[in-house]
Amino acid sequence: MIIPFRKMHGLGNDFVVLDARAAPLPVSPARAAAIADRHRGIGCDQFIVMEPAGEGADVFMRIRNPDGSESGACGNATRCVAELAMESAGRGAATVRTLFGDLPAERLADGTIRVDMGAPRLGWRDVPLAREMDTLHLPLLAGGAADPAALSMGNPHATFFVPDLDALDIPALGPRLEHDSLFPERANIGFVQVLARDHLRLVVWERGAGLTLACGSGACAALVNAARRGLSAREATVSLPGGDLRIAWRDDGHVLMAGPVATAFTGMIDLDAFPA
Ligand SMILES: N[C@H](CCC[C@H](N)C(=O)O)C(=O)O
Repeated sequence: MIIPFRKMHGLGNDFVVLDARAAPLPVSPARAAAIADRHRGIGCDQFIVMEPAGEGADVFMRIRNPDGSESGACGNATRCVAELAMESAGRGAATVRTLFGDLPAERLADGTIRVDMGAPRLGWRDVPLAREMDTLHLPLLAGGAADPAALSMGNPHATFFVPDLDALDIPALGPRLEHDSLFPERANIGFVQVLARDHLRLVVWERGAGLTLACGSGACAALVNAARRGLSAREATVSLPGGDLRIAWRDDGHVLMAGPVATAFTGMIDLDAFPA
């Protein structure tokens, strides 16, 4: 089955996007992982399928990591899918449905996309964690990082606050922490250096994907966890290796994320060339 695909990214966090809104596509976790492979497939940080949403939303976004695991949130991909939904509808706004809920998005005057990522879930069962504890201070220590905060943006995030990001060996720390027994569903691991109350520097080791150039849900988690700890205001620029996102934790508890989207190229793919 030969179908079109779109290669998109948000600040270098890159995606293969298939459009199954008109008809279902035979995409198993194994096939998604094979297509996401950077040597044997197209390659991407997350594999995205646009599916029909039904009432109340424009599109359902299915998110898979390169290891085939499914995620309930992907901020950078939400902006990309929202852009495609707006283009299809000829509108400047669209709602993207995910496992975490309906995420309203709009295109701003500067062409960036702002998404209401919903309200973070702060309880230990929400993250989820393996046992009851205060999600503001987790008893975790690895290398030069300790005492993270945790939450769910629809996917699990642990945020470490460190004095100097460049002093950390994140490729060594990331996988150990991602698979720590404290996280029964693993976790995305963010490392934050607070530059100012309205400016955070962030690097994320992503669950099932590894080091990425940007992580939208991770930036939301970083801002919320910093504000919870009193380390930042409720609105800040989050600078990732791939660029900046603007994050605001609104008084009603919802988190707004604004940033760019880009299409790198489009192409055709033969799904039957990949394992079923
Ligand atoms: N890159 C995505 C996060 C993917 C999260 C995924 N790694 C998971 O298993 O939760 C973002 O922009 O939010």
